[in-house]
Amino acid sequence: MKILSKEQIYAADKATEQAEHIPSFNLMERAGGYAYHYLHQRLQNQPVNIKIFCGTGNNGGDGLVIARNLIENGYSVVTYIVNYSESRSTDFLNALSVLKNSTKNWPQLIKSENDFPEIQPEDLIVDCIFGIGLNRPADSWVQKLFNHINESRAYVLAIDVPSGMAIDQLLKDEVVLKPTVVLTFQTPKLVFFLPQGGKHINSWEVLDIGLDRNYLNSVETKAQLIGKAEAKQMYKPRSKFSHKGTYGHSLIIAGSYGKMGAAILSGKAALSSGSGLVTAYTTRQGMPIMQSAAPEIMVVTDRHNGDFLEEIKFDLQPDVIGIGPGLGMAKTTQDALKNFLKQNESQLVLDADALNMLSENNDLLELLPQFSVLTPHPKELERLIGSWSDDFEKLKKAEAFSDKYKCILVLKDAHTIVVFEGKYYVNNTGNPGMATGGSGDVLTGIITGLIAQQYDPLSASIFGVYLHGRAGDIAINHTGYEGLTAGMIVEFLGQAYLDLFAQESEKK
Ligand SMILES: NC(=O)C1=CN([C@@H]2O[C@H](COP(=O)(O)OP(=O)(O)OC[C@H]3O[C@@H](n4cnc5c(N)ncnc54)[C@H](OP(=O)(O)O)[C@@H]3O)[C@@H](O)[C@H]2O)[C@@H](O)CC1
Ligand SMILES: Nc1ncnc2c1ncn2[C@@H]1O[C@H](COP(=O)(O)OP(=O)(O)O)[C@@H](O)[C@H]1O
Ligand SMILES: [K+]
Repeated sequence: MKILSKEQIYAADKATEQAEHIPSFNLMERAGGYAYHYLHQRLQNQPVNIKIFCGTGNNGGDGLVIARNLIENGYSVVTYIVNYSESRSTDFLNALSVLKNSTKNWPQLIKSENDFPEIQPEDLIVDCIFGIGLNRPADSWVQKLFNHINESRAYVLAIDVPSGMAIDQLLKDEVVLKPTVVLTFQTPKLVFFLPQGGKHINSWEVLDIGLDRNYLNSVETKAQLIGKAEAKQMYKPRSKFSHKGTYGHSLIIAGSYGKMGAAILSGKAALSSGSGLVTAYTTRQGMPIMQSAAPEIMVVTDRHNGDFLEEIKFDLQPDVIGIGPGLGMAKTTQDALKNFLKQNESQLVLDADALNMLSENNDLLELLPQFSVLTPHPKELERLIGSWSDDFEKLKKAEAFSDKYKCILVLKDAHTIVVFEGKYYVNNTGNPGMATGGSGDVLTGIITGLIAQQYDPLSASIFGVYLHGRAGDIAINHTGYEGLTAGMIVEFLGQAYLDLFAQESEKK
């Protein structure tokens, strides 16, 4: 699903008005009308007290349209206008005049803290104070209103965007009216998926307000949300007369004393993602551990007998190499990595200590083959690209890094974002149960295994991140968040594949 920027949303508005030859107020009527239907379908005329807080721009105008529809259909509604500015948008004024002409239930003005109404936990709040137009921190009395509503513990439906949250920047000391659900128009907003904005959002839904299809189909967006529909399109079906050679050979270079689990998890994940063959390259001490933990995985070791890899040399021609999990940061391993990168020609997936070693020896980055996949978690990313002032700057810096080294950056987080050639692929699977040791090692194995099967490195990254999260989502139905372990993500990978083609009704 495309994620439009603020400018693109305004442009889509204009394109719709032109294509349909309608004034902008019709679009507000439509958006507010659909939002009313959303509420009505769920409320079914239950006697709930609805308090609608409107700003003085178009988000406020939407609120007035919603209020009028609710009032006309017999709901108990109090409408407030939060007077954060003396100026009113034209369509806000249009909506106000239609409301005033159709009911005697007129809005009340809130100009300061003295005007705040009491809010009961049973009330239903509709937040239409600020939408995508917020471009600076709200006045402190308005922020106090946000907090006043937050403290009430009432159910809050935010229209388009939670008030207080800017969609294209992180505002200083941002105070947000925390929604129970965000009903967002036409396109999810990128900020919903970034840690600093996303932390305010429990749940969001897109409301199709019928913006111009031609515009939406043709517009190129920087960001895209990856769900089942997108993942399904990437899937490569297997052919009947295939054999293990068809699905490639993955080499996993991982593990050290006390960290053999990382090699096992990555190797098993590569296998379960479908790699035809998997070999692990690890320390000699690791040989019996690998062989007993995973008989399907072949093992090659270095010639030494140390706790850490001292040499990375092998007589194999893998299709792809996943390197890093559990390697440690020993000087000898760093030298081994450097020598390995100097002569390597295979496609690479780099994670964990391989990334940390690259951060400490920046010149090694020049040795990476084009389209290498790097999968840092936030700390590893910081070591690679330096710190950032907010999530938007993080994305910009990641983009510059990816351009400079022609690599695919997989920014692991609650919503992992794959960054490549100026585009952001935002993952929409996964859950907090996956915040457990080893789950990143599993992702490395999955992406490696997909490249072995001839997924191009970008598709392998996007599809791999999706499958990893989906396996975790299916697993928690059996384990709960706390009970989920990284090994279970591997065990449920097959289910994540099956789920791509499961009918909705078959879903557990
Ligand atoms: N295509 C769609 O999706 C459709 C969208 N629609 C709706 O329009 C909404 C966007 O409306 P909007 O542009 O009028 O902006 P909104 O958020 O109401 O803010 C109002 C104004 O407040 C101002 N302002 C900013 N920060 C401020 C601050 N801290 N303190 C005080 N003032 C501040 C700023 O004006 P400024 O003062 O900068 O000139 C801003 O313009 C959108 O979210 C959706 O609900 C539908 O109606 C139709 C289809
Ligand atoms: N709250 C969360 N929601 C969704 N996914 C998560 C969450 N926390 C962690 N993950 C995922 O789990 C993995 C953790 O990776 P990483 O930190 O490298 O783990 P490890 O180093 O233990 O293998 C990443 O793919 C990340 O996206
Ligand atoms: K809002």
